[in-house]
Amino acid sequence: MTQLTVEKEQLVRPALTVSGISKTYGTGAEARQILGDITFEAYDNETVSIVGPSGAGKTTLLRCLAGLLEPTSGTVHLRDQLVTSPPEQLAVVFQDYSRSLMPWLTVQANVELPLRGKAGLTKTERHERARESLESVGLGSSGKLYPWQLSGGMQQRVAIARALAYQPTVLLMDEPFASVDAQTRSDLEDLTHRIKARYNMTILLVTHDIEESVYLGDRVIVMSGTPTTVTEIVPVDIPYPRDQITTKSTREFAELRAHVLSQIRTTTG
Ligand SMILES: Nc1ncnc2c1ncn2[C@@H]1O[C@H](COP(=O)(O)OP(=O)(O)OP(=O)(O)O)[C@@H](O)[C@H]1O
Repeated sequence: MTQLTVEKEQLVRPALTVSGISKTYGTGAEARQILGDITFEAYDNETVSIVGPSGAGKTTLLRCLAGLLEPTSGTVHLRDQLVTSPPEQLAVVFQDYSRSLMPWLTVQANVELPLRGKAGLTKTERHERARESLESVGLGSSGKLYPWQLSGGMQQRVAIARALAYQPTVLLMDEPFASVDAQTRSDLEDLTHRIKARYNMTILLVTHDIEESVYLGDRVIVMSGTPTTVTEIVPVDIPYPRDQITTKSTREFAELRAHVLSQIRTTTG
């Protein structure tokens, strides 16, 4: 192998490498294996959607990836780093924005809060990062408000801004738009496209919504079975920029959506 090939391989090292993850809850007679043998990679500037039936273990998988839960076997690497606790270069956005924001802190202070744990950032830099990420989610003028003064969709934008301020290599999103109305959901999906383009990061998105998985994904991982394994990894070769009306009206989009749905149905009987 030439030196050049070695260097190229090092350059394209995945942002996230998941190797043979399994997870069993409980022990002895109470033991229940939820995740089978999950292996995949997620690359730079890629959105990977994860879909599967309810209870398949999508949140369990995300918690293992985030270093919040220890897998029973297998490993997760963020670049070269073995994940054993929440890594610095990873941020998570959960579904329940109302519980993730501190009601007694302003929007700006909520976004700045996790940055206090980040070494080497001055107070001014923290402030500037928070301001910039609020700006990028369209809340540049809402920094002085409190979360309870905002709509649900705006609160979820604050939660997204807080994750962005961290400038993560990998952003994990667990059903992030499940608690907002349909119009807000579309707006937040388009925001996700924009922030991915702007911050050049890897996004892993767990969703129940098959249409959303295709619209946002560069690849869709379909999980199912008991214990759950990866049934198929579906490439989404739909060009950018994607648009709620035009993209979703294409035959390509309809075919991909139908394919993902059929994969979930086939494997759940
Ligand atoms: N801490 C735990 N201890 C024991 N069992 C658990 C624990 N957390 C989750 N489970 C079980 O693991 C299974 C998978 O749960 P998980 O929340 O990961 O699935 P999911 O695919 O995210 O579900 P949903 O789509 O409904 O949100 C469920 O049967 C759940 O009851």
